[in-house]
Amino acid sequence: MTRSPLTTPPPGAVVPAAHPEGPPPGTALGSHYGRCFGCGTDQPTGLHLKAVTPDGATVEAEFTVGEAHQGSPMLAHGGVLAAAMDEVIGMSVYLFRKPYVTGRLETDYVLPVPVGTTLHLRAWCNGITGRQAYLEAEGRIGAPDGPVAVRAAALFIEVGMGHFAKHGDLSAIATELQDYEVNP
Ligand SMILES: CCCCCCCCCCCCCCCC(=O)SCCNC(=O)CCNC(=O)[C@H](O)C(C)(C)COP(=O)(O)OP(=O)(O)OC[C@H]1O[C@@H](n2cnc3c(N)ncnc32)[C@H](O)[C@@H]1OP(=O)(O)O
Repeated sequence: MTRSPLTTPPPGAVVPAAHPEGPPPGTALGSHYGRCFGCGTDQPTGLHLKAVTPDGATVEAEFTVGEAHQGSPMLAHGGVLAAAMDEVIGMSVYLFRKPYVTGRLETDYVLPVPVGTTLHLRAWCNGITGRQAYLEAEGRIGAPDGPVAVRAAALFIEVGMGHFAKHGDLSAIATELQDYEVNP
């Protein structure tokens, strides 16, 4: 992965263990918000990512590139692929039970991805220090050990719940997310 210093964990960053109250290995993660472009089942042109955590600390997901996701004829749009990486990375840091948002997302596009392809995504954390989480993901064509088509590195920033209350609609998410204390 080609990455900048901004997404490289500094010395002293710690890779967290699975949260003791997090989902057990093998749990399907479902959607955090029905209208989410990445995972929402109520978002018709969304990515409809289906994710599972194999170990409580990383995420594996499948994304099938659809007709609505094209950039050039019958090939996936790069921004859509970046969105898939953002989503799976967001799901992985969410396992640590704190709200984070994407601060920076870097993407390497390695292979073209035709419509109809199922990308097998995997995301993991390379370290956390303070409010900064350093994460990585890859997308492989057709199988978990298929050829790598996309790689991403990201810096996520921990925010309080007030972030969502101030800038968005916390109550809409809170009705679906039972795990969070919703008072900002
Ligand atoms: C209610 C439900 C909740 C839970 C829900 C669960 C969801 C579970 C599934 C998730 C799946 C979704 C996955 C998609 C996730 C998105 O797509 S999130 C949406 C896209 N991102 C955004 O909208 C973020 C917009 N940006 C911001 O709000 C603000 O810039 C931020 C990121 C909160 C930072 O602002 P701030 O809190 O004022 O912090 P600030 O002091 O500026 O920065 C803190 C530190 O981070 C560094 N930093 C901040 N931004 C950057 C940057 N871009 N580059 C480099 N360094 C940076 C600063 O330099 C600073 O470093 P230090 O000085 O401490 O060393």
